[in-house]
Amino acid sequence: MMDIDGGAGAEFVESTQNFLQWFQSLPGATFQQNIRIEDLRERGAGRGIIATADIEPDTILFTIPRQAILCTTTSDLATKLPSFFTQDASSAASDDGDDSKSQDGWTLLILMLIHEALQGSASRWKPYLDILPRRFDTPMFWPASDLAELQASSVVAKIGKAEADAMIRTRILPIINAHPTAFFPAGTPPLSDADLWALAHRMGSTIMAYAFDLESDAASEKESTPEDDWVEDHAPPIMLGMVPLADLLNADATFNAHINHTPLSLTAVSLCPIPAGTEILNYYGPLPNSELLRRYGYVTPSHARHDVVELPWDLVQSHLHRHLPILTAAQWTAATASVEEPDETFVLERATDEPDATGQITTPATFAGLPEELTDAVKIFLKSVVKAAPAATVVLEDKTVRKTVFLEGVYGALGEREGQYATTLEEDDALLANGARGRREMAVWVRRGEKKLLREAREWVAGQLDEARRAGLSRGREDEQGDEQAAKRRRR
Ligand SMILES: C[S@@+](CC[C@H](N)C(=O)[O-])C[C@H]1O[C@@H](n2cnc3c(N)ncnc32)[C@H](O)[C@@H]1O
Repeated sequence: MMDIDGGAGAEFVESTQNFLQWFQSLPGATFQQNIRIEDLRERGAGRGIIATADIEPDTILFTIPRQAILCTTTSDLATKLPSFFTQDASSAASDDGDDSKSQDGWTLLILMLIHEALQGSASRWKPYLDILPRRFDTPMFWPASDLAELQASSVVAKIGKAEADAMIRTRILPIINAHPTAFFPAGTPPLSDADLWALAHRMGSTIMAYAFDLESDAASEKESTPEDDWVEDHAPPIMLGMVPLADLLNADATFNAHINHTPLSLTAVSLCPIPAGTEILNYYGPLPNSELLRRYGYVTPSHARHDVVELPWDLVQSHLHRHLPILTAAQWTAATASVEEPDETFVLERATDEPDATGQITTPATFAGLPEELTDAVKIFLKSVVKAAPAATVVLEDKTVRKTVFLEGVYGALGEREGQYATTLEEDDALLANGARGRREMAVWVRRGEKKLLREAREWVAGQLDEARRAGLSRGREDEQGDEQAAKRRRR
């Protein structure tokens, strides 16, 4: 849900027009005649770009000269404070809030954006900065009462507010305060720490939702094609930059345009026929709704195919225990003590195809198996069970029994994990059907998607359990028949 602070209609239209005029005046910029920047605030999507007439595939929709990109090679701040920019800026465009004092691609871009914002009309990106959001609706800015709607989703632990605060405290404010003349134009009073803090948070969120990873010149010599892996906006970092206009494209799990990186420019190209009136959509990657919400502040039903859910190891372990009653308490303690990383979690996801060269996915996403890491962890754990309680060998030496214990443990753990959410899948469906709106609606999509995946995983495990039990029974019958035949032979 986008909260673009563009003011009332006229103000919004004016800033859009100023931006487009500015963009089109840049040497090398192009803007195809059959596209338009549209006000999509009514459906919470801010600005977007739509086709005003039918567009053929492979049409260049717009061209952004590299000089228009705000990044380390174009920012005046890099000239003013070169020592910060000669560090390996490509080393980590991470949002992990590392508490060290060194800069990375992420913090440098925050500093560059703050610097440009403070220059006011002297910034050559002013018309661009004017259309960037002033407020964000990502969970980073939600009060506890809204966060509670995410219930047991693991995304709550990933919001990273404390890490962002630490990053601003150690790597943003000290730089600005130590170099006021580089940041504040002559005659303007420095901002208070509180105002800088808010600005830094805003710019951090802007980068999260708007910045692009820019391929190096060498990598971009080869024009990327849709058949190559899709360039995700947060794929392994090379250089982070703000790319005017390219970042006005909204996105979805299926899409119709792609940004190509070439040495002199970035171009938006249509991937398929785009009928008049259709929104032009980019791709942010195969992200679950929880990540879309965390990074971009929105969710879409079509991203639900990429939903993930985390299953903690301790839950699996406690359910395995129920199926191993043969162990004494001391033996169980010994078995669990020898397993490393009890805090580990396993990520469940569906098997799904990548979008094709036209940005479409035509096959369904299905749950097709448990993560290999989980299977391996259970194998190792059952070995340590046998070591701690040699009597368990009698039970666990049988491969089918081992598999059954594993599946029963996981089945139980999946059920308990689903029970950790305060509402049921059915209640969430009813909330969506009855028109939940805003943050609540987005949170319900996230938690509902996770429950749905847990159910699918449980069904898959139940199917595997049936198979394993049938295999066990038929093996049992074979063994019985073998015993009978042996007895007959002995009687003869
Ligand atoms: C790169 S910007 C796209 C342009 C943005 N709409 C604007 O007005 O500046 C990314 C932001 O656009 C919004 N957005 C992108 N795709 C969307 C979609 N399919 N539905 C709703 N909002 C979307 C989200 O708020 C996201 O954080």
